[in-house]
Amino acid sequence: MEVESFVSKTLDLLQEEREAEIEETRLWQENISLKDLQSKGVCLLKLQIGSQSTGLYGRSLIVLEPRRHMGVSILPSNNFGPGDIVGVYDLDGCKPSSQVCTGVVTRASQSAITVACEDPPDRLNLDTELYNLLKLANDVTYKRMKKALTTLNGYSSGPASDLISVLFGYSEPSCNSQPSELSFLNTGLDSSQREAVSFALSQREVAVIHGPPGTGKTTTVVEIILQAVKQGLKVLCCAGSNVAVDNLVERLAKAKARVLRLGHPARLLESIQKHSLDAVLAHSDNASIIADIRRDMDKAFMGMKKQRDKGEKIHLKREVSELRKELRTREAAAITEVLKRADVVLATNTGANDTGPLKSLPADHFDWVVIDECAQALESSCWIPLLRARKCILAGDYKQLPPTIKSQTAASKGLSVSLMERLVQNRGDSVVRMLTVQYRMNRDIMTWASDHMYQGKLTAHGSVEKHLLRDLPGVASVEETCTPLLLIDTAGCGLNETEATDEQSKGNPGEVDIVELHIKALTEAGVKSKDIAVIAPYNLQVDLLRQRLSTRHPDLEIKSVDGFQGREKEAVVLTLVRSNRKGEVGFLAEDRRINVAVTRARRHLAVVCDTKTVTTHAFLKTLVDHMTQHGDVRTAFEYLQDIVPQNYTRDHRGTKANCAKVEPGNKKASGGKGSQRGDPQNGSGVTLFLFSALIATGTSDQVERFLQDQDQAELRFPSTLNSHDRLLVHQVAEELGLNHESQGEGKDRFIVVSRPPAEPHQAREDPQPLQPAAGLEEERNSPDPPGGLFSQSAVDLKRHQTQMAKQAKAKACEIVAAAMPDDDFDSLIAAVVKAERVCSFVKCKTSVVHLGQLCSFCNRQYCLGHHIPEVHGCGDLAKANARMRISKEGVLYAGSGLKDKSVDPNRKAYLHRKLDSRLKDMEKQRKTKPKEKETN
Ligand SMILES: Nc1ncnc2c1ncn2[C@@H]1O[C@H](COP(=O)(O)OP(=O)(O)OP(=O)(O)O)[C@@H](O)[C@H]1O
Ligand SMILES: [Zn+2]
Ligand SMILES: [Zn+2]
Repeated sequence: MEVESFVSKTLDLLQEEREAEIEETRLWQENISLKDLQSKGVCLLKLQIGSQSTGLYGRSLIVLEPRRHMGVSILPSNNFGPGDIVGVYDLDGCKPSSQVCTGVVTRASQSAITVACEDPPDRLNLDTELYNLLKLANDVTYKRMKKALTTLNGYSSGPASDLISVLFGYSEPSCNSQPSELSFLNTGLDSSQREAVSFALSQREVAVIHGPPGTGKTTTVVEIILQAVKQGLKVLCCAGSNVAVDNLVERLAKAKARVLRLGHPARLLESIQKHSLDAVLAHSDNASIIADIRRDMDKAFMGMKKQRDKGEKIHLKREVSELRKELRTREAAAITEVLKRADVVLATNTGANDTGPLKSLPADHFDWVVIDECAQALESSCWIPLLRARKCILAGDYKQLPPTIKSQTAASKGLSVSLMERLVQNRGDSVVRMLTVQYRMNRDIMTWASDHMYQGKLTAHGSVEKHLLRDLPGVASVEETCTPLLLIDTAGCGLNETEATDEQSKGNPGEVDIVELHIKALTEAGVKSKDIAVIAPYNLQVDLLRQRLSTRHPDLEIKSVDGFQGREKEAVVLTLVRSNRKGEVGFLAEDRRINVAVTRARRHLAVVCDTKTVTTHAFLKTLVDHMTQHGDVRTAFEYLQDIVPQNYTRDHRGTKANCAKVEPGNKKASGGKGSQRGDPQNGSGVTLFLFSALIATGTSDQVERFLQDQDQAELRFPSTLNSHDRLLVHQVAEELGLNHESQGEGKDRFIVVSRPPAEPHQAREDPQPLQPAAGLEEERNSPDPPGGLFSQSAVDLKRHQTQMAKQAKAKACEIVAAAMPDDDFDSLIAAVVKAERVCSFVKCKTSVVHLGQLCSFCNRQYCLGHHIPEVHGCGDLAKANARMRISKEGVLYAGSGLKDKSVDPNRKAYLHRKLDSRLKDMEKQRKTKPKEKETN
């Protein structure tokens, strides 16, 4: 691409982006919805001032925290970070009139944001007032980028001529004649790192270091810089973010390089501040002279104020202005001297502009410019430092997330393409060296990323290849700590995402439940919560997770994927949130986002997701497939028994208590309970559907035999079943009232289904509370019905059930016979599933997916209008039950008890008719189909 067309196109796109940003700010200021802004992470509402103090260089440091009396001390998920320019507003909103002050974020934790203000505000009230905090668009950055682009366009001669020519394809990259044998300062470098270093040294104009996650990119960049310093070269080293720059300062300073860090000291890490220009200046030889001049100036000022004589006054004024001139030259000289003495000058890309300290250096002062995290920066921002270089070294990973851009159109027209990505596209391998040994992930975690993002080129270093959580000190060997990959599949469990209009605000409370249980398992095994990260792609989910987990685990980091780029943790729990029937995955469809999320994990990656939804996306499918093949797979069913097969809005024994018992890993608890859940072989529509689907998994004979032969005590399913089939087995067993438990470890895990110990009629005489609240309410108000009703219905029911059981088996076989060879099997299943998603009251079509109640007598879901037993036909059973309890124990029970699977015969008959007609339809279709084909 020509420089000219690049510059004009990029200027347009920047303008577009700037307008999008201004528009966004305008919306904020018009206060359209601060709540929405908060959910986008750019605004924090109703904060109180935790403390106010004077920080470095006389700046006022304000710590903003959530309101204490709210009980939570955790901030909502947000995108505030060190270096951000922010406005503090009073609660009138975020209008200019209500702005209290502006400042720079110096620290951002989960519980507080620290802001350094230039204009110490007197208006701040520490005790009672609340404030809003808003990220401000900062047009300084734009101005600098535009200026750099304009300079690039008119660049005719200067140090960067050759470099520009190569980066825009006017000339080919060249390299120096082979230098003498390199002696590496860091002797521990692996061969790909050594290759990258010597390549970078020998290239004349440009070298790209592609560093996939954990491959020691910084280690390599540091070695390159130190080698340059050894050769007596001057290096300007930049990155997009302050954090990345500080990281390099730290590493280079440790290696005893003479470093100087430019930038607003408030934005620098504390440990870095001693390397800042301000701090170095304060300790330079010129410092005392400058201080003397300042003192003289102060004295002259004082004199001016006191002096009455006009002539004297003019004289003093002249003196002050001379002193000021002297001060300026002295300061500039001091800065230049400090800058020249440094071997490596470090700044953010935009901090390397030539209106700042760098203006006092000659244009060709630097030999090399190194840009780290180049793939996360706008190319325009890279041109600010690049114009000063003869040669550049770009390091980064363009397979991770690109720079964040507000304007969708600007992004789609190419503004988000980084210089690194553009170069790799245009020049390919000729300018790139890739680091291929990674020092972070267990091999099983790495392989997926390697295969699908890095052409299979990565290998795991021996020190991490097999490392697991259980190898950490104090961590016990349990199933969760011995597996690098764990997929917890919520498919078919009805754990839907929340409906929301905004793409950013998606949540999934069911996945939050599962994450909580998994965190519990990990921490109980001894994994420290500071070693665990919970990552979600959506801010809303991050908030739900924080509300649930942060109080108990203050050290647990819960962040969005974007907020975790560049970081790592021993264990990562990833919730993908999306679960919907349409198979929509929204912005999970950005492959690089998933790559970043997965590759944060060192020893353990757990993914909680609805495989049915997410595998509609080909790339996500590769992850699910990889985890299924190489990791442990569980279904959400094993965590939350009570939500299967759908969300039960009311569980009679309390979901929470169950969750605690049904700990993953403790499989004894997870079986067994089904046995108390009512009568075996109850032939509901769901059972038929599941049963037939199960037969489709190829275990039909066994299941058939087991169901018919009462003497066969248990049925074992092979460990080869995939997660979906395993879910089916659990569901079917549950529906049939059979015990079901997972046995064995890891990949050898299999399910054993067995009959519960026979205890006929016991359930009804069970002394446990059995009565749902609604029925009880009714009972109190109704007159005593004639005695004996209860036992009568029990007998009826028993008879009915036996009959149903027979029908169920016959029907299942029929379904299979009819459906198996036909692709319409799916549509039958869909029909039955649909039947189960609406209220079970005969004519009612209300959905019960989100709001519904389970009747404990007929075990069906009803809408809120039909869930009371009396309304849909279970009234007699409910009364009988209540009476029995009361007469037996003489107490009224609160609404809780066992789930009872007796059947509403009307509903059953209805569903069977429905199935029958479905089957007939299908048969017809099958017969007519071939004909259709012929006629076509
Ligand atoms: N040659 C090596 N031998 C042993 N360990 C190494 C080597 N190179 C890097 N590491 C280790 O790998 C980890 C990451 O290295 P480093 O900090 O250089 O990479 P980074 O740039 O921060 O990460 P990334 O490569 O993910 O961008 C560090 O713990 C470092 O000690
Ligand atoms: Zn209804
Ligand atoms: Zn009922």
